[in-house]
Amino acid sequence: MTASAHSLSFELAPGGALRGELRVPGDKSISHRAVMLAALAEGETEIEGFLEGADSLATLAAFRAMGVEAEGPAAGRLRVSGVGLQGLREPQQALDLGNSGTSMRLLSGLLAGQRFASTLIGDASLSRRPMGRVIDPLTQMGARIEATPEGRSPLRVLPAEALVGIDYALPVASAQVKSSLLLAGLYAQGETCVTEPAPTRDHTERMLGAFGYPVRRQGNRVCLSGGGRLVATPIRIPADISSAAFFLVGASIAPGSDLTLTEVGMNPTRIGVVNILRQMGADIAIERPRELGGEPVADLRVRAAALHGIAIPEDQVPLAIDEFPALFIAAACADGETLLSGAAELRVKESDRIQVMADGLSALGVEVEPRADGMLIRGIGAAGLLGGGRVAGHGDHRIAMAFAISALRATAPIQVDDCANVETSFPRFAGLAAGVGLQITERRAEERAEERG
Ligand SMILES: O=C(O)C1=C[C@@H](OP(=O)(O)O)[C@@H](O)[C@H](O)C1
Ligand SMILES: C=C(OP(=O)(O)O)C(=O)O
Repeated sequence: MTASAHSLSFELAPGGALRGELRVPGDKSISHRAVMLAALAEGETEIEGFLEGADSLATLAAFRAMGVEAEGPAAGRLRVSGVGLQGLREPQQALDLGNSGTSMRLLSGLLAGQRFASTLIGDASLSRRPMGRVIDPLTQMGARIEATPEGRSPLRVLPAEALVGIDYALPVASAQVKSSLLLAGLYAQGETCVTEPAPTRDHTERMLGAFGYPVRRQGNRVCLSGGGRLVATPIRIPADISSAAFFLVGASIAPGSDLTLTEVGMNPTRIGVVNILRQMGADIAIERPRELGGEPVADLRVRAAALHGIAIPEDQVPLAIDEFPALFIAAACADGETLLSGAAELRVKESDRIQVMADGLSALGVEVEPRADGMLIRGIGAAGLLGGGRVAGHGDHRIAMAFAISALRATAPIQVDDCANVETSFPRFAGLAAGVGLQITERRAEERAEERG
């Protein structure tokens, strides 16, 4: 990241309420998969509701670099001309996947089956994240992938003699690893099966089905056979529940709030945040449940409520894995203690989300005990208020947005630094949030310096 990218801060005035209606941008996980499968399909795929965030745009750029033509995106519309499973071309340069773990892990599997070599690189955060979790099982399938001695990127994916299907039990509940193996499985001889220790997001399986590729599921085991074909199909992408999560929490903790989030993806493998907030006493009504492009969606009406602490059920952890920064803010504003365990994965996301949330919450006066696999948070209670001050965003989009909404219950202004990566999953966050009542201003370091001088 450049020095100026580090300099974006959010400045938040304390208090306020969230009111009105909002459609947050398209689902990031589904946007990645839509580009990948559309590129490998035969025919033209029209995508609507595509997330124009840096992560999904990095995936799109990678396919363009491999000869895939695409028109857009404009206003969430993207038209991809599929090249078929064997039609990708060798990229002339390393594929730069920026901040996006999903792009790197899913592409590793997909590229393992190609007849050409490719190199995958990312930013400083992505270069710290573990890739052994995909390299090990892909190697068992016959893939040839070189990484650093620590199993990190840059990755060099070399053409394999042949891939063969494996029957793999995931050691961690990870949709990225599952998806990586299924994408390699498209190119493998025989059957590739993945068994997950707990359900994780199933967008890859659903979308393969939509593109006409047979996928078999039995309980927590999912299998496909190589050698089939994908046929272009229109894709409509719901609003991202992971982006909606900040508003679900914000409206719950800010007295006087009444906010409706429209067309939110409600895939059962993604709704841990709604389940957990409701268990804490949140008032979330699920309105107009319906289907959009093979995924369940609904409008979520959320009104302020007195939250209470809970022991978060461990089976909800994979279903809310990206929502814990927001959920920690809910816990901080709740009555009593909230305990999260079984969530060690949070330490290897874009930042160590346990430690950086613990540091930021402490700075706002909340008592927390970070643990190896979670955190204990002593909430300030329905009548309590958070302090103000300066919090580090650590270049992690979800940390920055979580602390932005915390200001709704603060006594003094909050400044969140290093927020530029909010762009990866939620372009125009500040403007949309301001439109429903968050008192947020974006500032670059240069602007602050000018104001002071
Ligand atoms: O498959 C996906 O789209 C994702 C899976 C999750 O990662 P893990 O598979 O590492 O849990 C999640 O944290 C990430 O934001 C998106
Ligand atoms: C963990 C995340 O994404 P990724 O793994 O794709 O970087 C996220 O969006 O919270």
